[in-house]
Amino acid sequence: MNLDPFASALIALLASAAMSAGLFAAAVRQPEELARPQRIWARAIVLAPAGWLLLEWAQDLPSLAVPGKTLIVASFVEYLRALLASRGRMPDSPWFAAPVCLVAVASAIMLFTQPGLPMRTGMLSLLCAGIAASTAVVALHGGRTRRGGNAGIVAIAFLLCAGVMAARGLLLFMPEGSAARTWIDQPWVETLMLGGAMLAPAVASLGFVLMGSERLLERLEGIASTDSLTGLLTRHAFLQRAEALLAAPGYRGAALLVLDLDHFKQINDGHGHDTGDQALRLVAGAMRQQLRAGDLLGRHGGEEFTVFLPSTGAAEAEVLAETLRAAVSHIGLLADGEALHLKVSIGLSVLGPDERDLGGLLKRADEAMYAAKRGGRDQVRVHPGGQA
Ligand SMILES: Nc1nc2c(ncn2[C@@H]2O[C@H](COP(=O)(O)OP(=O)(O)OP(=O)(O)O)[C@@H](O)[C@H]2O)c(=O)[nH]1
Repeated sequence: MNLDPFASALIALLASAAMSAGLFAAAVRQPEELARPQRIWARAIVLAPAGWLLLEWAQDLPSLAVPGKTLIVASFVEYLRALLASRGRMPDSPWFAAPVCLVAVASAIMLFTQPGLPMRTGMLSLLCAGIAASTAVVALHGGRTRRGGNAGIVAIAFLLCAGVMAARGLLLFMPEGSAARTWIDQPWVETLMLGGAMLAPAVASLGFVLMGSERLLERLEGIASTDSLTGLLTRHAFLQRAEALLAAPGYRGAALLVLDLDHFKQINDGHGHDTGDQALRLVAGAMRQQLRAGDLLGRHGGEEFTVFLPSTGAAEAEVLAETLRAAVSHIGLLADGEALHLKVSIGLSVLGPDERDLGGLLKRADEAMYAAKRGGRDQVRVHPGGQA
């Protein structure tokens, strides 16, 4: 079955226009960071079929080939820009206009100087293939996102597209009348090319939209797992990550600290809530500086913090707890001309290599922290059950 190229291009344009309108409408409700790449993509979707349609028309009106080719190359550039924008890169360099201007000027000149030269289309195909291949590379390697499956869909669609365009471009450079040239002029090859040209952007668009959902999900996960005041892990995220470390194959025991600031209410009552907030931020920063890569630091709630120390025994954890206590006591905070001295009570409990009960560990560290409070505050207490 061979498709009528004009009718196919028209159908592709109508379908793309509908998809583009949907993407534009959906972008209105997205945060700008997601909406911008989506708007650029929505533009790219319609440019190529509009170009195809003009190229079909150009068979009767040759000058239409100039805007037709320009729109096609612009579409590939826009796909690349959309992908770069979605990866948090700046897609605003004036260099992106270069291939579009080049094609516009070159095809206008060649329309008069070299009418009917197949290499014109060959050069356009090779240029588009290069841009499509770059887009595939950006999809695969430009990512900040942890998940990657949907970027793979986009990359495969663009790689296929680049392959078809490159093959077509190269074949058009073959001498007139050669077997390769006869082959490319066959209607079924044209049908395949048109089908591919319509299908690849549709598949890539699906991958692109799903990539947007991934980014949104990661953003929400980031918000949910980060305490907005201190930037530390929220209680839920802390416990989730600690559970994951306990279940990890290389687990070799762990220690947990519960830290509660001493007489914090006096800071709030005496100097205001803002000063209290500032103190919490300073404490978080001071503790973060003392911890090792791989340790978890969370805000358990209010003026209480938790530290999970993987592969750490009681002696090492106690030294670290002392370091944290000292770091908090050295924080310099001035409020209303008065130097405030922050103190913290710390409870410590440990798990052996065969123990994985996080709830029990937390409970024991909490009990040790209360023992530190009762013992006069500003000290570290180790839960006896944890010293075994
Ligand atoms: N500024 C500020 N204060 C907070 C925040 N969360 C909890 N607090 C305050 O922390 C204080 C905790 O007070 P208490 O539970 O009595 O504890 P404390 O004064 O530290 O006394 P001890 O723990 O017994 O040493 C309360 O005043 C809370 O309002 C916060 O996000 N910002």
